[in-house]
Amino acid sequence: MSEASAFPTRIAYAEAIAIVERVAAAHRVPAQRVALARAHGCILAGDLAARIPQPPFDNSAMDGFALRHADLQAGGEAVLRLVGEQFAGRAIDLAITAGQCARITTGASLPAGADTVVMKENTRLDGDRVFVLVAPKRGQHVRRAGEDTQPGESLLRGGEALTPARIALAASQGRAELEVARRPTVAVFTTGDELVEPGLPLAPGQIYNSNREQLMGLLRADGLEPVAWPTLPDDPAQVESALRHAGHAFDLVLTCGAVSAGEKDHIPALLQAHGAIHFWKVRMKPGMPVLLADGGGFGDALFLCLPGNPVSVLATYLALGRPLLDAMQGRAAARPRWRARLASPWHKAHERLEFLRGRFLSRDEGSLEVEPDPADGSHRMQAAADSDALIVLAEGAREYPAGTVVEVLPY
Ligand SMILES: Nc1nc2c(c(=O)[nH]1)N[C@H]1C(S)=C(S)[C@@H](COP(=O)(O)OP(=O)(O)OC[C@H]3O[C@@H](n4cnc5c(N)ncnc54)[C@H](O)[C@@H]3O)O[C@H]1N2
Ligand code: MOO
Repeated sequence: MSEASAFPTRIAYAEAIAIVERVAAAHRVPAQRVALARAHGCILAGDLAARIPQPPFDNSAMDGFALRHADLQAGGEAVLRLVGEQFAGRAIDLAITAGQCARITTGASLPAGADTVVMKENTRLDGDRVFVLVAPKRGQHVRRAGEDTQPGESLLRGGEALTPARIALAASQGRAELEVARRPTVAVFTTGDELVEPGLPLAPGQIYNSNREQLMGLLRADGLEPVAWPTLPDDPAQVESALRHAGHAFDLVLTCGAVSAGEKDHIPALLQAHGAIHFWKVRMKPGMPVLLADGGGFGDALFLCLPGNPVSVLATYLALGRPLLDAMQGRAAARPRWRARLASPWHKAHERLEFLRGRFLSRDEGSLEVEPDPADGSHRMQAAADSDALIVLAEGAREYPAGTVVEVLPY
């Protein structure tokens, strides 16, 4: 395929991200109502406000006795009469008056008249007399109605990812379902005549398919349920047929391999002929030959075609695939940008943006460092496996002294 193409090529990473966001906006998945149990990790479609106060009623934070603080002598022991019990569950019509107290458990509604709770360990019980040994402060161990949230207050914002804590917050409001972006459906293809599945014998010239499990794992870790297709041979007719099939059935088709300049790299030509390429080749290392296209004649799916080298797959998925899937789901709040200091100096042999592999070192004094792995080839899977982050080394700069603050993409 000629280099004088009708699509952007050899673009900067920032430009690729801008295109990814624009293209994803045209491929937003619809919203749907799902049960809370299915909402974990999903992107909330709209804002959510509180319907009830939280806590819904004044209640105890401790197992002990509900009392009137005015009955306690400053510093001294107090003796109160036990007049009833209020357990968590059904609020009974319990009230206490001067000199009285009621047994209470954590989460139980505070009896009328009581304003303070003394924990059980700070009391001694003798018949119906409760000796308060350590006086609580006024209002201590009482959780006031509405102190966490009031009806009408904002709970969650559309575009936020639903973490377990956010799902729990929605549950605490009695929400059984949430409106979330439907999870994009993703087809995963590996390509290449040299590939053999793990478990089968290896003939000369063959290698095991490691990208499929890597990609499936990355996607699953992001909450998707990808479908893996059998590996495609380097045969244009078979590649075309499979891509057309998947392009009509999925939201996103992720391929790896066959996207560079080789005689068997059929994917760019197929997508140029049948689809619409948004970009091919980004000035990044590894992963330069990555391609993004609309399916066109291959269906409504987006096609993100990653280079075949295993470390390129890791880098292009984290740097472009994940932002694409985030944007397709309308994720508004950007993922946090993490930074660390280089534990060792690094010399970059080229000008391109590099996603180098590195291992985190959490220092006692509170700083986070990252140790670059010198095995920087895009086939060096051992380095990727030994590492836990991609170190983002910007385009241009080449010398990075130890201690330089760099952005990192943990994986
Ligand atoms: N003349 C040029 N050659 C290459 C260029 C270039 O610009 N001009 N780019 C190089 C870069 S950078 C990369 S990255 C690779 C990308 O090549 P492809 O995307 O076409 O991928 P393949 O050639 O199919 O495979 C590359 C490499 O990865 C191995 N591979 C492929 N699939 C798997 C898999 N599922 N599991 C494990 N390993 C896999 C494959 O055997 C090759 O070794 O192109 C450079 N060449
Ligand atoms: O851009 Mo390639 O992924 O370095 O080998």
